[in-house]
Amino acid sequence: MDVQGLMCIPYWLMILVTVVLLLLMYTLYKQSYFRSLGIPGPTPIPFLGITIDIGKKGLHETDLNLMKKYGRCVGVYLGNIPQLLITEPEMIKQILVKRFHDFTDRPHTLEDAKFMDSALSLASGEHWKFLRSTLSPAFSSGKMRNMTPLISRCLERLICNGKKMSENGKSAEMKGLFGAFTMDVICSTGFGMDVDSQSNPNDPFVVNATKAMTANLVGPRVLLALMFPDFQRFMRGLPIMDQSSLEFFKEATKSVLQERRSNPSNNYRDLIQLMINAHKEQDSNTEEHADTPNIDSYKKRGLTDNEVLANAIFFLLAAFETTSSLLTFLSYCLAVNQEVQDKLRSEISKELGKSQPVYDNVFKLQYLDMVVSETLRIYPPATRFNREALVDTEICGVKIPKGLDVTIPTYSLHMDPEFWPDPHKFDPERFSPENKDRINPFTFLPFGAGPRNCIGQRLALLQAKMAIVGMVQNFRFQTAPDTLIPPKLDKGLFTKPVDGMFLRLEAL
Ligand code: HEM
Repeated sequence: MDVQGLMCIPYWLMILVTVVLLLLMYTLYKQSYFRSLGIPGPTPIPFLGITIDIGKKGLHETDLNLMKKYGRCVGVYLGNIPQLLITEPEMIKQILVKRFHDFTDRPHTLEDAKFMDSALSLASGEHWKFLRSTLSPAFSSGKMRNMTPLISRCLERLICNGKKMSENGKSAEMKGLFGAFTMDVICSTGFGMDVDSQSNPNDPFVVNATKAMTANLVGPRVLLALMFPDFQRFMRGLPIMDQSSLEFFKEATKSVLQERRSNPSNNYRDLIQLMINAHKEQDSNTEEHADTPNIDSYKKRGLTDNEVLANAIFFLLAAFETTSSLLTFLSYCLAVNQEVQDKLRSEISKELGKSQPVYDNVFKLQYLDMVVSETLRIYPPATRFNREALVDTEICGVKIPKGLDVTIPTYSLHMDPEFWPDPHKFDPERFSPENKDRINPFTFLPFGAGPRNCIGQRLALLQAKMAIVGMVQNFRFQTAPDTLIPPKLDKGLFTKPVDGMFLRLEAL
């Protein structure tokens, strides 16, 4: 092209410049969101927002720095997606509990395979209400009590494994040890499967769960979705979760379903049986129910095959990473705080002696509860969780437009020195009966809060408490030359140690 006869600009260059300008306008428009609302936050990098910081420092440190610099209500961009980070307890209470009807759903920041939309955590509106009310009875205290013998069997193997590891005097890797235990518990309490991943570190359940939880989260597919959130629906064909592991779990769940249907007389007490019982044959393959807008039509039906599958898989993945991390950090905190470990051992031997931990006794151990709570405060397994504003609204004077992703950065909340003096210090006394009443419940949220909190909380605590009691009865956790103090945390959404956690187990 001849511009005023002065120079010749090739068409391809003109097109390139136009595309770059349009893209720049797109990102500048997207990233002007909080400026117009008057909400403080860091100047975003075009297209990337705070993702470079997260890549360099990790989510924990990035969130903490943001809170320190901008306060308890910060506007950030994950790529081009605006997120409001809130660590103000009164605002959190309004969002999670008081004004729940305006914040019922989770934002679909990353749209994955359509099949997973039926998982409780990702479902929206009436569909979520239907799933939550159908699945909640499976997690009642009565059902958990019934699951105790299944957990006890896995605990026996954990102790056996620990004994083998203690024999050579070398350090043992705790994430692997507790990861395998957690997987055995999920397989038996969830699917009635007797998987012995503790004896087989390459067990396909553990390998695939690890793969599914770490897959592609820093890959180009995720980056593209964060940069162009308006075009996500066109990217659904490109999955985020590792497809081979998803297929593995689908097939495993399907074969359990088939077996249960062909052998209906067996009296199973696991989660999948409870889901099957909530399943009505006539609806089993009608996926369009998922879009039915009316709660009354949900009342008339049970769970579809798709819903049973998606939720079984999600429970397995949600439970694996979180519960094994809690146990890993519990063992670490006990190893570096021997006086706490001694006090816990005294409580256990006074209340239980050498008898097996079960549902009715572990929940009575007061000091154990304090130790578990303090571990969850310093190392919350889920670094963040979020909600979506369903209407234009205002909370504590902050304007929140419809569609905004409202994120609670749990780690930053738990590290706020105003609520938790000397926040890095491991001090279970913060949760003693005298001190507990002084804690604002919206400053301690390892399992979230309100009607959409963690449905598996009771199962996670039962399993973690039984495991730690069994381990403390049989071993002393000790640091070793290769124990990293403090541990280096993974940069992602789950709080876990990078490259494992090495401790010495001394058999008692
Ligand atoms: C220490 C272990 C665990 C921790 C720290 C944890 C943490 C969380 C958190 C923070 C949330 C979000 C809550 C909210 O938005 O208010 C959540 C949701 C959820 N968790 Fe857990 N979790 C754990 C174990 C489990 C287990 C064992 C299961 C299932 C067997 C499970 C299943 C779920 C599900 C299905 C949701 C979504 C609930 C909904 O949207 O209605 N979690 N969890």
